[in-house]
Amino acid sequence: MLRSCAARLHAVGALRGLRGCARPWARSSGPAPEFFHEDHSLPKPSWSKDMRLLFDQFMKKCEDGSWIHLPSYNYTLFQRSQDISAFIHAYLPTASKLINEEKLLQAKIFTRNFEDGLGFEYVMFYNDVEKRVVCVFEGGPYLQGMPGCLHGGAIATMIDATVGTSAMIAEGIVMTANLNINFKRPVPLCSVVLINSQLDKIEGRKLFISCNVQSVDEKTLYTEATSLFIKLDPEKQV
Ligand SMILES: CCCCC/C=C\C/C=C\C/C=C\C/C=C\CCCC(=O)SCCNC(=O)CCNC(=O)[C@H](O)C(C)(C)COP(=O)(O)OP(=O)(O)OC[C@H]1O[C@@H](n2cnc3c(N)ncnc32)[C@H](O)[C@@H]1OP(=O)(O)O
Repeated sequence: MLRSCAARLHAVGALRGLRGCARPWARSSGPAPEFFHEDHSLPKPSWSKDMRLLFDQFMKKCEDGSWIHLPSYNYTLFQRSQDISAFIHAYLPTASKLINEEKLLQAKIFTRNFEDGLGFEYVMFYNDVEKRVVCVFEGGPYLQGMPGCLHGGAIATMIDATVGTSAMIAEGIVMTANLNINFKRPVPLCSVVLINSQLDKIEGRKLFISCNVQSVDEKTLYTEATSLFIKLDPEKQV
């Protein structure tokens, strides 16, 4: 119970800009800014019936604590520009030399910046015992690739976000080192799919997470992927 509680706090902390967790780079405290308050993982009028149905089914599974609903915010990660700089200098010192700090103030999570129903609509759930993150995802009309199909880059983005969430819940500050994707069937535009990720093993700073994308009835396997995440080491100059 304690473990799952800690994992939950960790997950929610990571997804809310690590509020409530140790933030060695952060110099500010105080109330969260306004954009933290809208949780984009909650039902919207633009959601399809399938999306809403799956959301309700997973919320039911959350009632006994086996699954946890992960909130999702369209935020800049930090409350003040000094925090952004401190984070990047601490974890990504090489990149920091090339980053325009003023532009950073406009930074947003790109999957949360389309109008409702047009881009990425998704909600994630976490099972601590099974080390699984499931994402219910509906790719809107602005994510078209081949006519009538979801763009492969949009699928890759959501796979990365799902396995990335799993990695962050497990180890905190991580980056994708490798993402290997097999596109097996085209995903129909505006259909709802399930992205199932599984934390397979952790070896030192390396996290191996596998993933598949399936239709809601689980009859079609659209995509399979494996990933490698590396826990960032502030001692290293990446
Ligand atoms: C992202 C977290 C930030 C926290 C923020 C908190 C909240 C965020 C909120 C919301 C976000 C929600 C969800 C997440 C959404 C999306 C996730 C997106 C994540 C990304 O989209 S992120 C962008 C793309 N990503 C990069 O831009 C990485 C560029 N890259 C590097 O920055 C370095 O490459 C790094 C740091 C990865 C490693 O560098 P390093 O110096 O620390 O480690 P090193 O190289 O020593 O490797 C250690 C051991 O891993 C092995 N190894 C390394 N790479 C390998 C590979 N490719 N294949 C096989 N093995 C590999 C080595 O062989 C060695 O193995 P061994 O120890 O056995 O020798």
